[in-house]
Amino acid sequence: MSAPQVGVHESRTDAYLALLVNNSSSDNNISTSSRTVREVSYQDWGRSANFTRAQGAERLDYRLFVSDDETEHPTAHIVAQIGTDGTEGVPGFVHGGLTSTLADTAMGNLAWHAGYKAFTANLNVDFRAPLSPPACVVVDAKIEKTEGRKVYLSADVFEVQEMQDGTLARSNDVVAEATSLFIVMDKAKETAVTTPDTAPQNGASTPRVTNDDIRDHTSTCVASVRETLFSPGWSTIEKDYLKTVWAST
Ligand SMILES: CCCCCCCC(=O)SCCNC(=O)CCNC(=O)[C@H](O)C(C)(C)COP(=O)(O)OP(=O)(O)OC[C@H]1O[C@@H](n2cnc3c(N)ncnc32)[C@H](O)[C@@H]1OP(=O)(O)O
Repeated sequence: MSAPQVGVHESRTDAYLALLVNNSSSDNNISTSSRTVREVSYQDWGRSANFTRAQGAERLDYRLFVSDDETEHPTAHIVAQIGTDGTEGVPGFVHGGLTSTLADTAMGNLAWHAGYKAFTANLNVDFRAPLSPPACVVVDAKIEKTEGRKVYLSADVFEVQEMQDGTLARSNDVVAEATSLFIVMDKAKETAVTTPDTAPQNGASTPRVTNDDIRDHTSTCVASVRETLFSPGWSTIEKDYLKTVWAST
């Protein structure tokens, strides 16, 4: 498969997004004749204190897309920026748990957006190639099959690389391959589970994060990112990517 090429006149973010469908539009929805994906804001999850969003953009930042097609098996896609701040496991290499988390996040969000209120029961990850921070990756997730309350999913993680001519391309070599089993919440037990949809307004034993908190946190992240944009260690790709992403917030 030849790597998709994107024009140098496009912003880096558009270029990353173009990798998803090899075509980009001016808004955050991307369409081709065969596929449409739309961006999912993490604020869609309301008061969820999302673990992956609490890292700080210098560590992990990503944008999530799900297909809007009325197909039986929709897809989800993550375009992620992995920074240099505390992302390593083996020195010099991205911790496998972070890669696994991205795969789990893509598959979990896909399950929920496909209508399955499900939890990860089992997650398998084959790490195929080491990843060095800072890195940019794309994650493609899909639903393989469903059986009753069981939802089987898979996700592939690829690195995004800058070519010599400045264009971006998805590496042909997969960084990690994940499969998972999600179990839809048992109706009988569902009321006992606090989810973003069902979280009680009052009486929760643990204080919940509000949308205002999230907005404040986002502002802090934006400020923090702006401060670090020109610090050593960031390649042009990451700087441009973050500048573009956060300029729109
Ligand atoms: C919204 C965005 C999401 C982002 C991604 C984040 C996803 C997550 O991190 S979720 C958090 C991590 N996961 C968890 O905390 C889940 C913890 N585990 C649990 O709560 C429970 O074990 C749970 C809900 C998965 C299943 O429990 P329960 O509803 O009682 O299912 P149970 O009745 O035992 O089993 C149902 C079926 O699934 C099977 N099953 C359950 N667990 C597993 C497993 N780990 N492996 C294989 N099969 C399993 C059972 O064998 C059973 O099969 P069958 O019907 O054929 O007999």
